[in-house]
Amino acid sequence: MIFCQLACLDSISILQYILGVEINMNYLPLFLNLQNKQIVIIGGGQVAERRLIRLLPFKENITIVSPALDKSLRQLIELHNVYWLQTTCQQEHFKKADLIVIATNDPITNQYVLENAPTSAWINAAHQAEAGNIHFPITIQKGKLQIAISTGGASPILAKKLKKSLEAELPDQYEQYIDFLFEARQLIKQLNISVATRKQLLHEIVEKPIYSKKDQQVWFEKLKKTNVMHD
Ligand SMILES: C[C@@]1(CC(=O)O)C2=NC(=C\c3[nH]c(c(CCC(=O)O)c3CC(=O)O)Cc3[nH]c(c(CC(=O)O)c3CCC(=O)O)/C=C3\N/C(=C\2)[C@@H](CCC(=O)O)[C@]3(C)CC(=O)O)/[C@H]1CCC(=O)O
Ligand SMILES: NC(=O)c1ccc[n+]([C@@H]2O[C@H](COP(=O)([O-])OP(=O)(O)OC[C@H]3O[C@@H](n4cnc5c(N)ncnc54)[C@H](O)[C@@H]3O)[C@@H](O)[C@H]2O)c1
Repeated sequence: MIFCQLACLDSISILQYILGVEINMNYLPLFLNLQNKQIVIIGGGQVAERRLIRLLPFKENITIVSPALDKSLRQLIELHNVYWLQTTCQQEHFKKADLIVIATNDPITNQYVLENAPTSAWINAAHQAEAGNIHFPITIQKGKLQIAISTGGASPILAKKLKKSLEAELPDQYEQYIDFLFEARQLIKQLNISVATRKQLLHEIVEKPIYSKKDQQVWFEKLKKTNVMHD
């Protein structure tokens, strides 16, 4: 009987039917500054730890709620002074949260948080991605360069594989080179030059990358000499 009903539906509708949640496949990739946002991570296992590592730049605003913590997570929170509430999760713990990570192994708690979270909160549901409204992509970071990859929950393993192959393609000096691009762009913006020349210079340093620090220095000196700077 169920098969008969499912046969008339497309794959998303079948998934919605099986999971009992509405699936919205529209996700917008963004880079967020979570300063001054309240972050609550519920659970103290491996997934909670993976999320904490990603959220560490905002560690002052993080609360972890869990009756127990894995050893490595405990070490991490001690090292970074992250606030831990050693208890099972209640609504009062997340009622003012802006970002909630649900990472417990207890289906009842997971469902309870989903049903009682503030409607304005961003929710990452580790047990069932579609039940939340944000996914954590896998990321590659080389200094100021960040690349985020998501398969929309189709295969975190593929995302990991793609990360490895992309990383292998990036030259070792990339982090330093990106810093050079940043400084060069700041300098070029201050120069008394035409818009066309500015554009040409900005393109040139990308099309003909200068990786060695020494050559970058030479490039800076040359540029400074040939132009009059604004004060
Ligand atoms: C990239 C990475 C970042 C991170 O987690 O930090 C990540 N998963 C990683 C690994 C991983 N995850 C899982 C396995 C076991 C194998 C497997 O089952 O496939 C492995 C492999 C491993 O551990 O190596 C199981 C799993 N994952 C999700 C569910 C629930 C569901 O599908 O609904 C379940 C089933 C849970 C269960 O049934 O128990 C969901 C999500 N996992 C996501 C990200 C988001 C989508 C990203 C995308 O589409 O690319 C999303 C949607 C959630 C989110 O937004 O948080 C991280 C990279 C590894 C690393 O960096 O080491
Ligand atoms: N998204 C992903 O990448 C991914 C990967 C693997 C597993 N998962 C899912 O994420 C969830 C967590 O996985 P894990 O490997 O970290 O599990 P885990 O078993 O290692 O940890 C679960 C944690 O939840 C805590 N907990 C249990 N009941 C709680 C409650 N009422 N309040 C607060 N904390 C409570 C436990 O103390 C424990 O620390 C599971 O549902 C699993 O299916 C997701």
